[in-house]
Amino acid sequence: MTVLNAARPSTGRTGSTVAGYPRQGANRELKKATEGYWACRMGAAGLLDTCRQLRLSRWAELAAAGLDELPSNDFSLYDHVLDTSWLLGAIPERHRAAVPDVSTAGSRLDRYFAMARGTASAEPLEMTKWFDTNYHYLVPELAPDTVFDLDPTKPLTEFAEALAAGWRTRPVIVGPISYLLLAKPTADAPEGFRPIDLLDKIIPLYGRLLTLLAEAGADWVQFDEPSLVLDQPQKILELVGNAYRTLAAVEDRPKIIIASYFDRLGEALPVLAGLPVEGLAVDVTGPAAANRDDLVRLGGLPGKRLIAGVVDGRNIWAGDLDATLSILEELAGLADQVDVGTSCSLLHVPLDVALERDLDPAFDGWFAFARQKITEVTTLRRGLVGGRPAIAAELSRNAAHRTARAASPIVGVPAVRNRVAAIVDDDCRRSSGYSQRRPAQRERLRLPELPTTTIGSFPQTSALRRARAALRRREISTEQYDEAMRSEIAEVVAEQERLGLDVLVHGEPERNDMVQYFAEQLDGFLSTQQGWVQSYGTRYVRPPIIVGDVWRPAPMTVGWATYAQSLTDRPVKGMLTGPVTMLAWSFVRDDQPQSDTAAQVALALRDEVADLEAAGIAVIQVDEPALRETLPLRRSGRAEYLDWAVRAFLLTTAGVDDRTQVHTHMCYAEFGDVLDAIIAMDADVISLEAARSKMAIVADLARAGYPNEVGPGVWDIHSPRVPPTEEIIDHLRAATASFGGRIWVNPDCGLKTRDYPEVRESLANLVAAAHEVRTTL
Ligand SMILES: Nc1nc2c(c(=O)[nH]1)N[C@@H](CNc1ccc(C(=O)N[C@@H](CCC(=O)N[C@@H](CCC(=O)N[C@@H](CCC(=O)O)C(=O)O)C(=O)O)C(=O)O)cc1)CN2
Ligand code: MET
Ligand SMILES: [Zn+2]
Repeated sequence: MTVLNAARPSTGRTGSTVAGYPRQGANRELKKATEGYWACRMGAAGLLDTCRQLRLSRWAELAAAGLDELPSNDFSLYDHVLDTSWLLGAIPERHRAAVPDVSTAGSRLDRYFAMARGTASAEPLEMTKWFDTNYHYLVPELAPDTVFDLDPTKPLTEFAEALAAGWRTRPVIVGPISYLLLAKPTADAPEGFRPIDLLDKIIPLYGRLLTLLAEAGADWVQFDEPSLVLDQPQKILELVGNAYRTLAAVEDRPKIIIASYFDRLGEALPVLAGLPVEGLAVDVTGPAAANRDDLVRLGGLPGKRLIAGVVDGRNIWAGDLDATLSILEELAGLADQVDVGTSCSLLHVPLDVALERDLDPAFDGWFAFARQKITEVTTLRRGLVGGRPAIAAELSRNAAHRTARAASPIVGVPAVRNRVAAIVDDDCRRSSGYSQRRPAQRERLRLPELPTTTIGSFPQTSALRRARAALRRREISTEQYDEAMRSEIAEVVAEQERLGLDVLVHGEPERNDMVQYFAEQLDGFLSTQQGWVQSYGTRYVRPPIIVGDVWRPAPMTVGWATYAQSLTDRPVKGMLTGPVTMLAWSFVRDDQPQSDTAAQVALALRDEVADLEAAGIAVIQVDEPALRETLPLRRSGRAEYLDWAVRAFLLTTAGVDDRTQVHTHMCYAEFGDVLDAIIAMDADVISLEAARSKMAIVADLARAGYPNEVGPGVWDIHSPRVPPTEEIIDHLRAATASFGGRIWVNPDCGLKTRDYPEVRESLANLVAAAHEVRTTL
């Protein structure tokens, strides 16, 4: 029986859909096939066939779950922005030259992967974070003379594939405005050129694509324009209007829906609402919740379709179905057709909570991974059409689970709460200023000028991963595993002594991941076995879940650090992941402010810092690579975020003695927005990504008056290329020109993804370069 909601009847049609779905398959088939292809264990036909099977099974799954409309072209072999560059023919000359003949499917794959990963002769495209997520996209490189040339094969093939199997999908394409705003000028582009200047050149290609998709049978096309949630100048909003009015004028085209996500549209919303396109997909969760009121204030989207992004695609918490239904009821009257959807692609969450075999039944109903979110979407659609009675069972189950979660003893641990409440400002301040700490540390550490060091990890060899897998399967004992790790640490220490590095590391062999490793040892965090989320290309992470109050039952790193220190007279750096990064790369609880969660994590880490110090570790690094990435997208939210983020870092580190040297590390460029925060963090030494931007950050820091020491990365570890000694010397000369003797010599980031031969050679060059520049300081 269908019961219509009498209070707020939906005025039109109501459907359900999703903005995008995880690509990798339940067993990471995509990763295995792609890496198999790279290693020549699989041919092109095999890889392409695996991809086709994955796509077909995704659609089958989504259709079986009851979605009314399925997306296509949300699948990618590597990255959807790279796919868009390919679509538009924006392929740099060096990658064309690296793979000149693309007459076969295999050679087309090779050119595509050349762009993603580089070749011996051609650097890859730069990789950078996709908005404030932990997903990386490949940055398009554009110049005024870039020649675009449409290759619609991928979206057309995928559309046809699905249609043949019985599904008329909605192709999802990165929109023209966001594509250009996400791009960067080529190295030799003239000063002042901006990729967005090329808008008029690419719009005809998008227009042609619309025609082709219509001919193929597409009813709807989705253009993703997430860049419109950033603070955009009026000029860009005008370009949005021009671009989409042109596309809307294409004859015999599919209907267009423009999607945005991750934050509120603000001033872009009325612009989009006024366009002659047929629909908008709008995120109404998290920081984008304000879009709800904005839509109401605007008077809705009369005559249009609205995909209401009510199911959060960024987090793994089972939603509050009742509250979400109320939101949908409020939105239902605002457009001609209101569909229930996800806030963004489900790419950012793991596939299926049911794959977690060891999950404690106490967590039943707490989580929704991608598959469970699809069920939320279809349930909510039934609720919207049929009213609450139509989903009464689901509503009551959901409410019971939420009550159980709120009452769980792990979400409120009195000792943790009391300790957070007792934090005072002095806990977040070193006892002396840097000018007093510096001589105390120099006296203790007796390092040469321009000391050399690395960022922490050494190559994660397959032997290390195999040992961990064997331990998990209980094929080896904990003692055997620990022994394997100790022998790796001994090798890594010996290697660094041979190379002549000054401050050593233990190499992090025992860590499956720099966040998951700590999460597994901290109470309040839950780790997953199968919760893989794509980070870039074939690399995945398993973000832990912060389920409750966080505390540290026992020291986490002290044993490994002191073992490494026992092997050498040189200082060994203790190595921790900082509180902001622990949050950024986890799924964070949604029932208290992030600042409270950060303080709990910081206190746990503060104890670890104290234990390392007490064990004689004189240098302690607290990594915060994600500090920049989780900066709110809109400027209005930034001050508050930076305030708690810096405070959490200080709470972690500020308890140490003057003679203990605190390092931090950040590896994603664009530090411009966080310079003041970096200064406020007051680490004795900060190592940063700098090689790709040719040390520009060092001058920026000097201009900002950064008073402490800096280790600008002189070797870009994202590529297998060995940096020549001369090049490192040039980098160091540039750095010392603005920072004198307060420079450290180190790579850009950890070496875990690199191989030993290139690591040895590169570090030897790095040490040689430091020696050379020391003599002329
Ligand atoms: N959380 C997080 N986010 C981050 C970074 C980061 O380091 N951590 N760095 C940046 C992104 N960089 C990244 C760099 C490398 C990998 C990466 O190498 N991921 C590995 C998995 C790492 C891992 O969890 N390893 C585990 C499990 C490995 C595994 O797959 N084991 C096999 C068996 C192992 C074998 O036989 O080889 C299995 O379970 O089936 C371990 O070492 O124990 C992969 O995709 O392959 C990910 C992100 C930004 N975001
Ligand atoms: N200490 C870590 C490492 O060396 C820092 C990585 S930042 C992504 O791998
Ligand atoms: Zn790093």
